Formats: sequence, C-alpha cells, structure tokens
Amino acid sequence: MSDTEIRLHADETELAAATAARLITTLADLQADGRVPVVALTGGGVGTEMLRQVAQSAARGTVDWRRVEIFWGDERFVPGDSDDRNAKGAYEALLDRVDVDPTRVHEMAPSDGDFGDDPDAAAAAYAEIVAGIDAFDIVMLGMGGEGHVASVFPDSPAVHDTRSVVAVRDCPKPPPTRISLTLPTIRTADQVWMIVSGAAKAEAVGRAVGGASEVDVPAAGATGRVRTLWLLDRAAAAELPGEAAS
Ligand SMILES: O=C1O[C@H](COP(=O)(O)O)[C@@H](O)[C@H](O)[C@H]1O
Repeated sequence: MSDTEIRLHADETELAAATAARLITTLADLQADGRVPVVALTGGGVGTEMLRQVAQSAARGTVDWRRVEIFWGDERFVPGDSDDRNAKGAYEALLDRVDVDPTRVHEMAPSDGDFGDDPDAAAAAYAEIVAGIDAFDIVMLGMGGEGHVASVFPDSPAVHDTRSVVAVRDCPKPPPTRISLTLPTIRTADQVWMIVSGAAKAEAVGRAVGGASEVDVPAAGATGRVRTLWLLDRAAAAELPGEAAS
C-alpha cells in the first residue's frame, strides 16, 4: 500500500482545474511510454467539473483519446437517459467533446439495458470486463459526506464484499440501486485519486486520512498500489489530522 499524499487547492474551481491538468499530463505520459492508459472516472460534482475542465483545456490534444480505456468506479442503476447516470454527466462534460474510441468506453449497464432490471447480472457482466484488463492506471473517486466512495457506503454489505464489482441496494443517498467497484478492486489500481471539495466533507476527510476503519469510512480503504493522492480544496482539508495538514 502506498503512502498518502495530499495536495491542497484554494477552492473547488482550482481543484478541478489542477486535477484536469494532472489527468491530461498523466495520460499523455503513459501514452508516451507506449501504454494504453486504463482509467476509472467518478461521478459527483467536482469529478464532473474536472472532466469539463479537461474538455476546455488547451492541452487536451496532448492525449490521444482514442487510446484510453475508460471505466467508471460506480454507476446508478437507472434508465440510460436518466440525468442521474454518472456516464451521462461524463459524456456531456468530456466524452462527447473528444475523439474517444467507443469500443474502449466501458459503461456499467443501465436498468433498461441488456440485463433488464437485474443489477446483479449487470454487476457480474462488468466484473467480466474488469477481469480482462491488466490493471487500472488511475481510479478517480469522489467522496460523500459520510465517507462513501464509488457506491460503497459505510457499514453496508458492499464494504465487506470481496467480489470485484457488486450490485448495491438501499443506498442512503438516492438513487437507491447502483453498481460499484469494491474496495479490493479499487486497491488493484496503480494510482487512486480522491477528489474532494467542500466543508461538508471535511470531517470524513479527516477521519479517512487519520486512519478510520474502512467499514466506518470506506474512503479510508481506497488506496493505490503505487500512489494514493488526496486532492482537496481548503474547505475539505479543514479537519485533516495535524501532520497531514502541514
Ligand atoms: O453518489 C455519488 O457520490 C459521490 C460523491 O458525489 P459529490 O457530488 O458529493 O461529489 C460520487 O463520487 C459517486 O461517483 C456518486 O455515484
């Protein structure tokens, strides 16, 4: 497990812009090494704003978007055209604006898709796709105010699940049915980027970085093999434990 690194930014706008620049640079560097980067996107406010900033960046052309494998950390199990879909937000923010290879964009199934209203079958199908990759280069994650990452909520069945991808029911945050990578899968990534803004997240950030159990604060268990980066704005960083805040 990697050490936790923290990068502070003044506010959400700066956090999104800096993370967009970091993503572009990291993807371009991996491609320069002859790799096809494998990345998992996050939904959520700042995660989607970050994708918007990638689309607006003058440097976006340094990435060959046709040579990027794109996954999601979690998805809401709702109809494909629902505004609740993380993928819909990602398409609007970035994927409709760059030249991606549709065969390399791996959406989790919607509730009106190939698996009908069966989230377990949709999760199992996604697990097969994930099994076909060597490793995620980057898993990007947002975090809820209670410490959830992807759709792994505190003290929920998913936080104890060792399968790679699971259906999640009865989520405390709507919509209630979702599909999610599990923590063991997230931990196979080379890099995990926790992208978090706002005062409402400060307590959970402090607990996660301070060593809470992943059952209580799932974000505490979201670590990368090579790098675990907490990308924060000042408000979200307000309750970091002493040594991490410096
Ligand atoms: O439900 C979800 O919430 C988190 C965090 O979202 P935010 O809007 O509070 O930043 C997100 O990371 C996750 O992908 C999403 O499904």
